[in-house]
Amino acid sequence: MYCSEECKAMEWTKYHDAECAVFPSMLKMNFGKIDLLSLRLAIQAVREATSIEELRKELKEVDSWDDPRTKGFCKNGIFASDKYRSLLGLVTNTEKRSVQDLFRRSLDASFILYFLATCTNMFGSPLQKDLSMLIKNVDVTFVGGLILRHQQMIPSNVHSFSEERDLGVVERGTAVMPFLSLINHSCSPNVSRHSRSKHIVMYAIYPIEKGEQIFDNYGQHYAITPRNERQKRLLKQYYFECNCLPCQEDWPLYYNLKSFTSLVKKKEDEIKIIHALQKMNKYVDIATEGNILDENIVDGLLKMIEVLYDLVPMPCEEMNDVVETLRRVYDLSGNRVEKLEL
Ligand SMILES: C[S@@+](CC[C@H](N)C(=O)[O-])C[C@H]1O[C@@H](n2cnc3c(N)ncnc32)[C@H](O)[C@@H]1O
Repeated sequence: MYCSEECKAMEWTKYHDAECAVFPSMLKMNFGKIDLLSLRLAIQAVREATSIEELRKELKEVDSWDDPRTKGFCKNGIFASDKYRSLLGLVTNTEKRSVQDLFRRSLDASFILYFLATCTNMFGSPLQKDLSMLIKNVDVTFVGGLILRHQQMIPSNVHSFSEERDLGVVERGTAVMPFLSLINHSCSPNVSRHSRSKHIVMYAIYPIEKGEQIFDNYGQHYAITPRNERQKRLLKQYYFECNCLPCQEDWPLYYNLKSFTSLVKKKEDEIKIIHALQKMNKYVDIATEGNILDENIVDGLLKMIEVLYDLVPMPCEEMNDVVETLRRVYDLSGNRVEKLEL
């Protein structure tokens, strides 16, 4: 479904003319979002490069790049989030995957490739449904390799788009945004991502010093999920053992977090914090009701974070409350669908 005729026409020439011929067979076989997106990216990649030959050269260049920090960057030194080349620099975790995982993805990629080669003009004209011929076609096997690469890159890198509906959150889709995919995870992140109509905004939620690493959160937050569970999930989807501070020190869940009143040693600091948090209850009420007309709310919450950050060791109950209220305000300032009054 498209939001407008203009959007439909644009997407048709970019990839949908080809994927539209393949999706019905894939959906019949219960292929999921990752597979559909893997195919779409392969079609876009070939079209962006103008030919399979050009794409082959680009892939070779990126894969033989010797500095992992700039893999996928353009030759002018820019990491262009809207260019397919940037995707080629993203991690696939291939070497950490099990044989079963790789076997299943290879099988899926082969089916997708078969439909693409035999039902579309991707390789000039629809090719014969003859596997012994298809396997000898180097262009076909090259595009199959790309689909397989996407199937491994997507689960470790893509982001979902969401929308506020009344007081809940509804997921609206998935997008590959290479720049955001460069950011590692922490169970206590220092930035927060929020969907807007055509992009995602990333806000700093704690003071970040020059040279300090930016950390996102991959859905496993220290205050919500116990350490063992977080580590298990991160290892399963992202193939790493999390070594962030909350994991090292096994920070407590939300209901066991200590208040600043028991964490701060000096009376004068306690007074400064009480003073800084004066409007907190008002801000929590505003964020809960979803009516964020108070234009000072963001600045007010950021100021509270600064004071707590300077005076209280983490983890701290009030810091968590302020950050979560700020995140809620940022969510509410984005895509929002209000319930229709009947
Ligand atoms: C979205 S990418 C992040 C950027 C990636 N590190 C890179 O170099 O392109 C996700 C992958 O980064 C690695 N990663 C992310 N956070 C990590 C962390 N805290 N410790 C170790 N590896 C991490 C894992 O391999 C994970 O699958």
